[in-house]
Amino acid sequence: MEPVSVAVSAVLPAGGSGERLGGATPKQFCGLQGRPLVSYAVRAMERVSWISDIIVVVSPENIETMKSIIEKYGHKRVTVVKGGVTRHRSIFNGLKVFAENQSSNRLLQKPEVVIIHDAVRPFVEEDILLKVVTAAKEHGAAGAIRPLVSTVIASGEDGCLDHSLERARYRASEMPQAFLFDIIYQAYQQCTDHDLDYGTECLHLALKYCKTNAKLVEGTADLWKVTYKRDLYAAESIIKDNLSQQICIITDLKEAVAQVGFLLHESLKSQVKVEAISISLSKNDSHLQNIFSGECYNFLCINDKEYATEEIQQLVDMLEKSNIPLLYPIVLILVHLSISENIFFSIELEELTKIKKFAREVKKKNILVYGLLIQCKDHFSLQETVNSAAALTMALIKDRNPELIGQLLVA
Ligand SMILES: Nc1ccn([C@@H]2O[C@H](COP(=O)(O)OP(=O)(O)OP(=O)(O)O)[C@@H](O)[C@H]2O)c(=O)n1
Ligand SMILES: O=C(CO)[C@H](O)[C@H](O)COP(=O)(O)O
Repeated sequence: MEPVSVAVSAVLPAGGSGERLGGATPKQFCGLQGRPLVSYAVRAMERVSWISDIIVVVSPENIETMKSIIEKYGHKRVTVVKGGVTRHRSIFNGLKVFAENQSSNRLLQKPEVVIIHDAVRPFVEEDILLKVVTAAKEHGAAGAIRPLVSTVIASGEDGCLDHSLERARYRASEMPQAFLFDIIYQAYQQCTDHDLDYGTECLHLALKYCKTNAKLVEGTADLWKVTYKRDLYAAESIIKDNLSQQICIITDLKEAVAQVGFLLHESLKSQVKVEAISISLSKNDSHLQNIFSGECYNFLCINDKEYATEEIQQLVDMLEKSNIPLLYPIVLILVHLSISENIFFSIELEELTKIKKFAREVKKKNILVYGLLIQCKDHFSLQETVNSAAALTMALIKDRNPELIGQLLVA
């Protein structure tokens, strides 16, 4: 990605009450896979190295909540600012930390370009941020747009259709938006109370008060704003889908284990990217470390021991050190191999109890452990059983159901 040659900071308004979504918790603090929505937007900004300061604007009663989220998820470069009664007033407060000395916040270095992005739009990528920043540098203001889903119509006083707009000519204004700082700050300074209380469009303020015609940049579909309850469900599904794109299969070098690992790899690879490694975990394999630093949130550990406590504990320790489970729950499937007719029934109960206890313990570290038994009478039925194991694996990593941890599924 092109380096950014200007100083850029971001303001994330997160001071609303989420009336349209309903419920006691404002939507920006609702948990998605255990983590508040606002933390996803903060993370999206934080991983962009060229964004200096990230200002999160929250209502006065949520300042402590926001600070504890920053602490818990290790967010960096974030300043929390007190919001106002409307979105525009919150954004204005956020901008002020770059321009005015305030008793509650220290004055921060004024950026040349400022990004404004709703804290309830969690899937913003570096690519679109770069596009709006580059366009803002050239045009003074820029914002992401999307095609309209429905036609916009106006009703008359009698409640009947007055006129309708030609859909193809209009666009939905989304976020992120970016501005030369001086332009948007001057615009806010000139705003009337009516603008601040009823306005919904920052690009419009730049046009109205600074004669700046924003450049409009086509955005991706997942820039939409979480507004209604169904949007929370959609966001959670997108997160789960992103998390289930890759799996790492860990086997030891024993022949039977490696064979099942290979067959599982073959069976899974049409649905998901598979990394397969044969290792002794105690060697702290560097390949595994690379996988941790990549974007893998699912691990399948195949073993033919009754319960490979030490190996699994090592893997958990390594995962914990990697910091991945801080931001997303990890799925760890312990596959137990039994290629004989009798063993299953003799180990079942003991195995179940151990896995359950272990799963409960590591859930505190945001690691979801499931057991999967591949039981096979003979080598002829192995392929069929492996296919069933692959299907169960996919269901577990897609669903990431915390209630099912510690259960031993039988392929
Ligand atoms: N006084 C306000 C109102 C809104 N926002 C923020 O502006 C963004 C977009 O606004 P919207 O979706 O309207 O959020 P809410 O106002 O919370 O929702 P609702 O209108 O349903 O109450 C959200 O991140 C919201 O927290 C803000 O910072 N300060
Ligand atoms: O999409 C936007 C364009 O600036 C804003 O996020 C939107 O207008 C906010 O409005 P509301 O707070 O009423 O949802």
